[in-house]
Amino acid sequence: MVGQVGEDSFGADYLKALEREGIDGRGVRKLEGRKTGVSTIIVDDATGENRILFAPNANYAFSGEWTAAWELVPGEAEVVVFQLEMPLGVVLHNIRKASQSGKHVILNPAPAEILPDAVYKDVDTLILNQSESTLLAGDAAASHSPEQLASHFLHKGVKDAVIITLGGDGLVYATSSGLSGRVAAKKVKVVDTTAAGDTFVGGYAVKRARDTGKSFGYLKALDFATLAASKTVERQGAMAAIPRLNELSVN
Ligand SMILES: Nc1ncnc2c1ncn2[C@@H]1O[C@H](COP(=O)(O)OP(=O)(O)OP(=O)(O)O)[C@@H](O)[C@H]1O
Repeated sequence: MVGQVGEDSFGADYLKALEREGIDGRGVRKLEGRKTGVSTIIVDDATGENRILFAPNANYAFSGEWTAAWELVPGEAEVVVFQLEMPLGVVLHNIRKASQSGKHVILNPAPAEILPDAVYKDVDTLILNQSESTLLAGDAAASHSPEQLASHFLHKGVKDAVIITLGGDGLVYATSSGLSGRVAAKKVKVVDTTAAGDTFVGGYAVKRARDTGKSFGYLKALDFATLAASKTVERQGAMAAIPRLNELSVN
């Protein structure tokens, strides 16, 4: 885990939570005089759908110099997941570095913002939800189905796979090797969809990192990530709702 927290109790609690979960938090810096990023999450009682009001605070506190100089990606990582909760320049710089050093780059462009076309050729797997896919595709999105949008990002240069998640409708995917299709969501009792997308990305990244060479299969990885996300929507909360590996019966 790489990022920045402030000196407040949110930051201290966050670092403790990482430790408790056995997550390596050495890449998380504590910034003097800053506040930790916080989100207010509103969940609809009837549908479990959420809206998030997000204040990045310390995660956005990079000076111009750091943008170019701070290498975020640990050498031993094989699969690296990027989101957009840091300034775009920092993320793009580190995506390029990670790609150049042969790591499998997964980009989950959330919260969404317009990206330069040049980034896609450094991304192995692009995972995004429907609204992110329409925002990033811009004019191309107007007449495109999710399937066509997935191909659109492959044409832009994504190296391995594009996965567009569709909430309760599951996902569509397309790969550079010519595979494509849909995977249905699990039918579960939805309590709170917060962190469904993050759990999906985490599940897919776990499969990408663990199943190397011929043991990796797209459908196996998509099924695993879908199962993981379904556990999260059955529970309230964000971090607290994410399942552990031993709760997921496929492996
Ligand atoms: N209502 C639901 N029922 C079952 N599974 C769901 C539901 N909503 C989401 N999921 C699962 O989670 C995956 C990701 O969901 P979604 O497309 O909503 O991502 P997201 O918008 O990034 O999520 P969030 O922002 O809420 O974390 C879906 O592909 C699906 O497998």
